[in-house]
Formats: sequence, C-alpha cells, structure tokens
Amino acid sequence: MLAAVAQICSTPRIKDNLHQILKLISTATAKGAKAIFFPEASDFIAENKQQALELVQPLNGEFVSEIKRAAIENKIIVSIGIHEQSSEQTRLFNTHLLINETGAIHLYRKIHLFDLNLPGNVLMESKSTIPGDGYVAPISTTVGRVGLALCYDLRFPEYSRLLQLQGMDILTYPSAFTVPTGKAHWHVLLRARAIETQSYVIAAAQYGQNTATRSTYGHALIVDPWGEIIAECDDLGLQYADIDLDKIKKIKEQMPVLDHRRTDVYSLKLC
Ligand SMILES: O=C(O)CNC(=O)[C@H](CS)NC(=O)CCC(=O)C(=O)O
Repeated sequence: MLAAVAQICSTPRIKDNLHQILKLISTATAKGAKAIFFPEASDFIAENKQQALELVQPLNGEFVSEIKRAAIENKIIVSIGIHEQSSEQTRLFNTHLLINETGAIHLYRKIHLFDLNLPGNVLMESKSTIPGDGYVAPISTTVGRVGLALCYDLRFPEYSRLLQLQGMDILTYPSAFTVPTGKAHWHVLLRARAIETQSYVIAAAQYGQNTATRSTYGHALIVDPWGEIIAECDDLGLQYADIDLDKIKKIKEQMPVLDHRRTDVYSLKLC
C-alpha cells in the first residue's frame, strides 16, 4: 500500500492552505497512494494567539468539510493536524484528524504541550492550547492500524509504547518542529520510535517561513519498522513509500522485543 507524506508551509491564509492541501490530495491519488499524511496545524499557523482564535473554524466548517469531501471522492485516507475550537473562549485544542475513505473521522487532541525556553527560541503552547486528556486506540484502516499522536508527543516513549500495546502498525506524528530542535533531535527520535515500537513512523512536517516570526524545520519523513528512512522531503510537496505489513510481522518474529519486556521489574505505571 502506497502512502504519501506531505511537507507544506501553512500560513495565516486558510484558503491558500486548503487549496494547496486539496491539490496534494489529487496528486497523491493520481500516483496511487491509499493514504496521505499532512502536518500539525495544516489549517493555519497564526501570527499570534489572538489571530488563531479569530481564524479557527468549527469542525464542520469549510476547511474540514472540503478535505472530507476530497477523501471520499479520491478514496484516500487523510491524516491532518488542525486547530479545534473549545467551549473555552481563550484556548483551542491542537487536534489530529484521521479521515477515512468513507468520510468517517477519528480525532485525537494533543496531550503533551510544547513549552520551550531556549535562548532565542521561546514557545509557550500551553498559553494558547488546552491539553487533550486521553488517547485513541489505533484505528484500523486499509493501510494498517494507525496510532495517532502529534509533534512534541514524539519525545515521550511512554506514549508510543502505550499505543504499541494496543496494536499498531503505523505511528503518526504530524509536526511543526522548530529549526534548532529539529536539527538536534528530529531524525534520531523518529527512528528510535520506529525501532522500539517495530512500527512504521510517518511524520508529515511544516516547512519554511510560516509567519514573520515562525519558521519550521521540515524533513517530513517515513521510517520503516527496522528504523530505515524510506521517504524524506527536502522541499515543499510529497514523498511516497510502500507500507508493507509483512515487514512488521517478520521483524516481530525475528526480534520479539515486546515479549522480552520485564514488566516484573518495571511497569509503565511506575514511570
Ligand atoms: O501552534 C501551532 O499553530 C502549531 N503547533 C505547533 O507548532 C507546536 C506547538 S508550539 N509545535 C511543536 O509541538 C514543536 C515541537 C518541537 O519543535 C520539539 O519538540 O522540539
């Protein structure tokens, strides 16, 4: 099964972002992809918190409705990160939608919020975002069982382990990484998550100058369950890789690390 991973540069202009996304869905479909993965905050990256509150659309608004229509029309699964309204007036959810070929939507709200205080690189996601309070068990799709996460979640192996224990073939991290943290950690963490969970990892990425003050690292990629990078974007657009569920099965048979865990010595609950 062919999967496409997207690298885009979302800006505060939702209509342009949507147009770009719909074009990429058509391109991926023409190539024969059965699933396409878009980054975190694909709907928009705002100049500031106030603008985000103004730009956000309801889940049944134009942005999600158009993507859902494209998923059905093209018979393709779409994974995409968006902002989601809450009943609270001043903060949003950072949400990952998995839309299948029939238009059914699964939704995961980011649980780990990215508050960073590096010299020259300060970001306080918790000021604008409400953390989700649960996980979604991996969703069965035609390309495999898809585990839903987002961006900064990739720094928490407890979380990917939790999804792995629920049965997962593909772990997804739609992202908008900062440039300095991306340079230092992006590839190694994504490969580690693939190796330790023996799953495909698909990490779509924001790339370039999103706003006057925000630029993102890019390097959207797909890692196979052996840890090899099998697709990587170097510019805006799509890259493709084959998702081979037999490969997962073989690796699990050859190296059954899950069976070798010593839960008598450690327990996830104690971590
Ligand atoms: O705010 C939005 O509109 C979109 N969301 C993001 O860009 C989020 C929260 S600021 N970015 C990350 O989680 C980057 C993590 C990261 O860079 C790392 O873990 O090193």
